[in-house]
Amino acid sequence: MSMRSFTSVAKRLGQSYRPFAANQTRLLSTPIQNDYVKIVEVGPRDGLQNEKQLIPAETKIELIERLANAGLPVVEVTSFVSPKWVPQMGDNKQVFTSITKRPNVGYPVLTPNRRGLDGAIEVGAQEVAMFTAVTESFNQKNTNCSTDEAIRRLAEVAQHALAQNIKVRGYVSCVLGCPYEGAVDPVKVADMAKRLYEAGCYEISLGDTIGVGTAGSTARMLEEVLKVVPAEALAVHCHDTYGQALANILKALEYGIRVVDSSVAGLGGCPYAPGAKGNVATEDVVYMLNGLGYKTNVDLDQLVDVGNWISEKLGRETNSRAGAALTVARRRKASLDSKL
Ligand SMILES: CC(C)(COP(=O)([O-])OP(=O)([O-])OC[C@H]1O[C@@H](n2cnc3c(N)ncnc32)[C@H](O)[C@@H]1OP(=O)([O-])[O-])[C@@H](O)C(=O)NCCC(=O)NCCSC(=O)C[C@@](C)(O)CC(=O)[O-]
Repeated sequence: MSMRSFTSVAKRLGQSYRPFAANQTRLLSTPIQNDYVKIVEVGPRDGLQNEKQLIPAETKIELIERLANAGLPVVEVTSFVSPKWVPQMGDNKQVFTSITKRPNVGYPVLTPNRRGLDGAIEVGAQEVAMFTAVTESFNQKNTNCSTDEAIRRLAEVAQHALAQNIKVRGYVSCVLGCPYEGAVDPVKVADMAKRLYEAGCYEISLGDTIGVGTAGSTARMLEEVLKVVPAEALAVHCHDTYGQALANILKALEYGIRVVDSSVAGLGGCPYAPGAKGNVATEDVVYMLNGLGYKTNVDLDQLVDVGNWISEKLGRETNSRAGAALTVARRRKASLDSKL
């Protein structure tokens, strides 16, 4: 799609397309210029896709509804990928069609190819997310194709989706390291992000798939990406394998990025990224953003309940530090109150 036709499609969808000005200053002098941060909750998809035991569709449906009720503006519902590759997402149609959808909440679904897009259209999805990695090996493992083929598919899916007024989000995986190839050149990340932007993605989520990034490498990567894609069109998607996710998100905020992907209770991992831990916990992100004075419209108390609820369903402790600490603090307060 040409840049002109992309611009007109973006306008039709009510999305803003602003050409990047090379002399624009990206590093903000004060941390809060725009004080709203949009959180994209990816727990039901990225969080659950790696679970070995099949989770009942009813649990997924309740999880999505609870997250929306807690104020999350976007909840990624499921993926329309091959059930042979990711069996956990095999109930995608049932889950998507059963959730009660709130009017101001976005419910994107992941689609790797035309077949996935057709499935998403069939159930009435209004937003799809496409994905590709910076590295050749990860694309081969994740989608069984070369990077060139992944981009070709992606452009085809984007074109068809946009033609039907379906919003398109893009993921770039392995932006700070690849499980098969190691260190990743920020220039290559920028090139991939630009390709997704040009393909019509209104937002590009930069995925530290294996959670190896630091604030330093995040800054170096963003310096390159921001030369070709505006901050308004970027999101960060941090896994917390090395405990660096919050620091990396803080760095992204400094660079003007105001969209953060996270997963309730820190659920997650990627089936094609061995050793990768879950996404940064949504509770931890909201706790940090509250402390910085950003607005998210998320009710942290309610979110902590959701994190505890899904952790119990999965038979494990929450991976959210803030969630665990707030739960202990609540119990302590309840016990003190009962003695009064
Ligand atoms: C991409 C494919 C489908 C290619 O898979 P393939 O085997 O190369 O494709 P194929 O076209 O030869 O199809 C094989 C079979 O799958 C079927 N098929 C084909 N497409 C679909 C579809 N959309 N939905 C349902 N079924 C499908 C197709 O019909 C066929 O069925 P068969 O004839 O054998 O019975 C496969 O590799 C796949 O599904 N991979 C899964 C990728 C995935 O879900 N990875 C995890 C998500 S990415 C991620 O987590 C990273 C992210 C986004 O979170 C960001 C980050 O952290 O970095």
